[in-house]
Amino acid sequence: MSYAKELLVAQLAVQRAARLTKQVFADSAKGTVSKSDASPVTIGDFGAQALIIAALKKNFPDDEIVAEEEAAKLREDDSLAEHVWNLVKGTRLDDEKAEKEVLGGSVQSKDEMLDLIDKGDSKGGRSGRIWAIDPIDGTKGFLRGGQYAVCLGLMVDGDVKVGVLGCPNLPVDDAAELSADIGNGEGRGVIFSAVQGEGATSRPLTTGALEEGKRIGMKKITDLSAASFCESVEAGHSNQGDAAQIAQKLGITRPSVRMDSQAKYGSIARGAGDIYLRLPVSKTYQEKIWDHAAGDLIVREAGGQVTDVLGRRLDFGHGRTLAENKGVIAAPAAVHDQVLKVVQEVLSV
Ligand SMILES: Nc1ncnc2c1ncn2[C@@H]1O[C@H](COP(=O)(O)OS(=O)(=O)O)[C@@H](OP(=O)(O)O)[C@H]1O
Ligand SMILES: [Mg+2]
Ligand SMILES: [Mg+2]
Ligand SMILES: [Mg+2]
Repeated sequence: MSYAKELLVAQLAVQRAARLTKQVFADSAKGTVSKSDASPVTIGDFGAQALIIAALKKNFPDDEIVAEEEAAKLREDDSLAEHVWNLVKGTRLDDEKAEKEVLGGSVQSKDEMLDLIDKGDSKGGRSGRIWAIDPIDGTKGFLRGGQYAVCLGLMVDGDVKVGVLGCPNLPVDDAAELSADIGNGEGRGVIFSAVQGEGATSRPLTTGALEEGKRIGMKKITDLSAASFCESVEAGHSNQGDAAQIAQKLGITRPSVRMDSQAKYGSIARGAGDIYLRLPVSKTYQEKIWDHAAGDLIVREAGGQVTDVLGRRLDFGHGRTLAENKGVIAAPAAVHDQVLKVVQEVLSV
């Protein structure tokens, strides 16, 4: 089955949503509010989610959607809602055909926008077509001017078929070295995409029509001592002490690159880095499907392997979380087993 239409809609929807998040970053007020788990959400997260869901509902009205955010905070605070609405109604692609004919044009009213945001409340599961949206992955990174990603994946019967990551602050150049260095000016902004069985690509993130994509692939490494690995910036999201020990046992000499969001998956998929380690910190935290769906497919289509620390494939069919997985190890297929073995020794699992 071809997913050409899904891919096109997803890429353009991500491109339009990233235009909104970049606008929020450029403005001084980010409208940051704290969620019940104390994590931040901004007007950028709400606005990007509204725009993506609007495009999905226009093209695929019967599909279900699992999205990170909900409109409750906006329904309680009309000035915050108004702020998001001003952004949503003012953000469109420069390419009129793509904006109107593919994405369906503007959202009609503030109330419609709030209802759209709340359409991301599917429970997920193992049957049917379900989109996973993270409107801003790495909100903390976004706020500090670091890496973040606008993430969209389509699962069919629990299997990821299409994945798109918009990374406004990564270099466009696939050959640029993996770096914690941040910036949002010239030469930045890339979209990674993959369709199951068709490989992975990167293309510049624009504000109009899609540019031509280039095939990407993981780096072919045989000697792990030369590898570079990346992990989360936040120590509360991944055990950095365990990662350092694992790197040492693998003979990796370069320090890890700490980078926010699924930009890590995109970076290793294009060979800028080799390994992404996300090691459990808490026994109870369940990873969310929107934090991994697109990245998992993009890395696997680029020649990588992605498992949890027990060597199991990430299972997106358990609902809104990866309830049956612990942590993530993403690496080139040829060395994944070797990395997994050392992870298991260090974690004693
Ligand atoms: N306790 C805990 N453990 C693991 N992961 C957690 C935890 N808390 C949050 N999150 C999720 O981490 C998402 C951010 O991704 P990263 O950890 O890769 O980036 S970062 O360096 O922490 O910014 C972040 O995504 P966003 O909320 O979209 O920013 C969270 O969903
Ligand atoms: Mg969040
Ligand atoms: Mg996230
Ligand atoms: Mg998010």
